[in-house]
Amino acid sequence: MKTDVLAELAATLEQRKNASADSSYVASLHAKGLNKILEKVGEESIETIIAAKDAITSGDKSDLVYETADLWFHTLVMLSHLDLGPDAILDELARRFNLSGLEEKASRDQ
Ligand SMILES: N=c1c2ncn([C@@H]3O[C@H](COP(=O)(O)OP(=O)(O)OP(=O)(O)O)[C@@H](O)[C@H]3O)c2ncn1[C@@H]1O[C@H](COP(=O)(O)O)[C@@H](O)[C@H]1O
Repeated sequence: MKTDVLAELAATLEQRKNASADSSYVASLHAKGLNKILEKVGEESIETIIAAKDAITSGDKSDLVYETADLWFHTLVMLSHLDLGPDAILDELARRFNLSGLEEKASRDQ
């Protein structure tokens, strides 16, 4: 699992909070504010849904990968704008996974 990419991208996104909006797409999103970032998350969500449906009919999943990357990227910008990073989400997923792991173990042990 390439979580180091997430960590490095998150570090770059933090740096962009103080960058010039003229030279950085991420800085330009921060400058436009949370509503613009949420608008992008919404747009990318819809594009991801369309790509998933198209993947079924065409059998080609490349657009789905591309649009999901756009969606993940914009959610990372949203989290960064609110002073959160991917670790918060990974910790929550790990917590849920560990909980379900414990439940599975308990049902096996019964
Ligand atoms: N991973 C990404 C990334 N994914 C998508 N995008 C941008 O997200 C935008 C999404 O596509 P759209 O067609 O919706 O965007 P648009 O028409 O330019 O935007 P709007 O005017 O509609 O808001 C494109 O401009 C993409 O270039 C990204 N821009 C930056 N990154 C990463 O963020 C880092 C910092 O980027 P900068 O802030 O540009 O230096 C880079 O090093 C990259 O690693």
